[in-house]
Amino acid sequence: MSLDETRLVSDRQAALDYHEFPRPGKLEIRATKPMATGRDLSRAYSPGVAEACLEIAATPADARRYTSKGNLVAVISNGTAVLGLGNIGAQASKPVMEGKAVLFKKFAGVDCFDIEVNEPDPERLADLICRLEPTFGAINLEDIKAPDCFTVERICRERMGIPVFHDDQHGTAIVAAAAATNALRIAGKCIEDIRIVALGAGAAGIACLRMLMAMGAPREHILMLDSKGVVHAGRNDLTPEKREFAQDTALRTIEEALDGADLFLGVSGPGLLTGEMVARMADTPIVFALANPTPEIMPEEARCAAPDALIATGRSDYPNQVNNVLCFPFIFRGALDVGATQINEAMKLACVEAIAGLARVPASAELGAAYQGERLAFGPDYLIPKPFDPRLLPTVAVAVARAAMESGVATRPLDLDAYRRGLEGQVYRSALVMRPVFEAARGTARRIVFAEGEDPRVLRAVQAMIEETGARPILIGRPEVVETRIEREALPLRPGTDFELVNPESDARFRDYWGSYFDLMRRKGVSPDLAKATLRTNTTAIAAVMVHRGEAESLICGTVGQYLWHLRYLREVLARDGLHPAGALSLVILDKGPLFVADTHVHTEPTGAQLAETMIAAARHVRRFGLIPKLALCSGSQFGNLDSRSGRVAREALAILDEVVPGFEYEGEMHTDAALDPDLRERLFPGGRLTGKANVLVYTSTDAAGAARNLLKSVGDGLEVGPILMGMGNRAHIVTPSVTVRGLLNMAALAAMPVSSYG
Ligand SMILES: NC(=O)C1=CN([C@@H]2O[C@H](COP(=O)(O)OP(=O)(O)OC[C@H]3O[C@@H](n4cnc5c(N)ncnc54)[C@H](OP(=O)(O)O)[C@@H]3O)[C@@H](O)[C@H]2O)C=CC1
Ligand SMILES: CC(=O)C(=O)O
Ligand SMILES: [Mg+2]
Repeated sequence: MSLDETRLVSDRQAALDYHEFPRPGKLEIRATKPMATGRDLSRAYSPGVAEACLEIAATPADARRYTSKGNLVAVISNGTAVLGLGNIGAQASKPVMEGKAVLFKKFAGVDCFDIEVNEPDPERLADLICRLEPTFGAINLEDIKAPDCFTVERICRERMGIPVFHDDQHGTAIVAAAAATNALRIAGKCIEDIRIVALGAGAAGIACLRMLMAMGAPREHILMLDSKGVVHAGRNDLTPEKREFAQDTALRTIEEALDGADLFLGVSGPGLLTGEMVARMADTPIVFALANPTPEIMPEEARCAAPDALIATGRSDYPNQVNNVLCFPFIFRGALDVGATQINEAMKLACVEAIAGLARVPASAELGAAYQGERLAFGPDYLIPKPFDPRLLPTVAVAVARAAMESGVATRPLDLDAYRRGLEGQVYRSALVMRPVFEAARGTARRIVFAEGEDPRVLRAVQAMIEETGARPILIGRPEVVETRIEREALPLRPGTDFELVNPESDARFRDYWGSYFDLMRRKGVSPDLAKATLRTNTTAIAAVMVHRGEAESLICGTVGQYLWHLRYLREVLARDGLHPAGALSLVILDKGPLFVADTHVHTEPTGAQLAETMIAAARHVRRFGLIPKLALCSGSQFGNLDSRSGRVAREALAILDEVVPGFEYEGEMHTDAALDPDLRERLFPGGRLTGKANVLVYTSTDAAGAARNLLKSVGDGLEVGPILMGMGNRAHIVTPSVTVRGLLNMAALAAMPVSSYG
């Protein structure tokens, strides 16, 4: 067996194993309500369930209120045109329908039942689907062959009061139209002028061409082919949909049709296009070979025939995946959320514009991380966003919701700004919690210096920071390295315009910087030579000196190296005029909400006074997130039961706070479970002054706080914002080497907050 054959066999087996193990299929159903007690049982089922039934019987629209209907879509197929595999039957289509259901859920939080029906007759199939309306909020028809799909969709749309959307028609048409819009821009051609050849006159082919016409393509510039060749006026075997595109032409074959064509649209079957055919097309031909799983032509062959071709396929293993997955999760999300009664032309066109537009703006931080090593800059290999682009959900769903509202099909109009924020909160878990911080940071124009300016994560974060805050970045790094990495990451950043660059090897200000450092450190054993050496080799020291000299308002360092190493230089330069490190606070965002942990890094084994200071600082910081601080002092000792170091310092801190009366809730010392479980705490220590669950856990050593933070991140799947360095007047923050681009962006937003709101 050749290497390629071996790889094929192993890929095939891997795909089968994926479906079979650890349990068959790709889906399960989960309950969303507790079912642990007899009381739960009597509410979920008889007798309590009757109350919900009666409400719905009286007001049918309340089905959305008391059942999952409002977020439930049926993915329905009869298996007559499954991918490009043909009529393989309903049962064999189930993996595709389960797959669609998974994508609905993962990309847009939409719940789905996949329904495979043994019903080849379109009218009977439509009748069956219409009778499912009580169960679902919307219907996604899938892989039903043409022309039956047109009949099924028409009947369902006429009879049902919920959106019915045949994805192979409209989802494909939307995504292909978005990609065509961008490809034409790059090729410098206008849709009104180009010649289009479509191979495939089925569900996808007809809908794609109708969409291109809605965007301005003249019908007489389009040639359509089916399995019998060119669809021309002399044929008497045409369905009404094909007849719509029949031309009065002498051309009969695909070769003849492609002579001088600008756009090939393949939605037919595998391997039907050859390199010779592509070579007959116009300059900069657009070749969309969208048949799944094997396209009409493999990209390598098309590229070989026309090196400047703009090529797309339906597959994820090549650039430009033109696949309806870029559309269906998001168009249904928007339609369901505004209670749309249908998905109309305005909603589809809004979707085209939203998807096409996303490819033309710089990729987000998360996307860069998800597709590392790929160039995500608008161009021949990036005509269309990637399916994992987190911007798709908020951008497309909001565009669809707006179009539904404006075109009068929304029964539950929304505040679209709030809607967008909610969706952003779903994709960027930190977005909701961080919103008050980003809002305070906007327009402050604070200058933030990044000590490790050559790190690609920093470059991506800086790009996002320019877009999302008013802050002005300064990078410390060698210009040639920074520029090469900007180019490699395909970022539109321009040194000098978008950010200031400080070259640690030769900056005109070097003399001033080491001089400042020497002045600060001369009585702490630092000689001029040592000051020069430090400022030549240590970018954290340079950043700190810049903040000290007023050339920047805040700094961020720590993407490499140890926390305490960085802290040493920040202390030396910036801990003056009453500022000193008061602890490090980590915010960990969990599914159940945010939880803060302190002190994770600064005081290895704090005294009682240091702990009390950390707690006061932590409470102040928590308020900046719009939250009410509730602090628990956590220890192995519980309400005075151990004479350990930890118990003693916790009690000392408590006594200090009692004297200060700091104006927030605190209690201690206690085990972590008592901090988080008010009932347990009440049993152990009735009448304590902490109410409810603590949201700030303060530990008596960085060992314990660090362990709690790491467990929340790794086992609790928490997303960290921080560590936030407290006590330094928001003049410096030290991240940790595991920081992500989003993590750096969050820290940049914190650093950009004005000192007034920083408190
Ligand atoms: N990338 C994407 O997002 C999507 C891709 N697709 C792909 O598009 C293809 C078609 O899907 P769909 O429209 O749903 O299926 P249909 O069954 O509705 O249509 C198939 C069309 O292809 C034509 N065809 C079949 N064989 C040939 C051939 N040898 N030469 C010329 N035309 C041929 C058929 O011709 P005839 O009318 O004479 O039978 C028919 O018009 C599939 O491969 C599917 O995977 C579909 C949806 C989305
Ligand atoms: C992607 C899709 O829906 C198809 O190929 O049928
Ligand atoms: Mg399909």
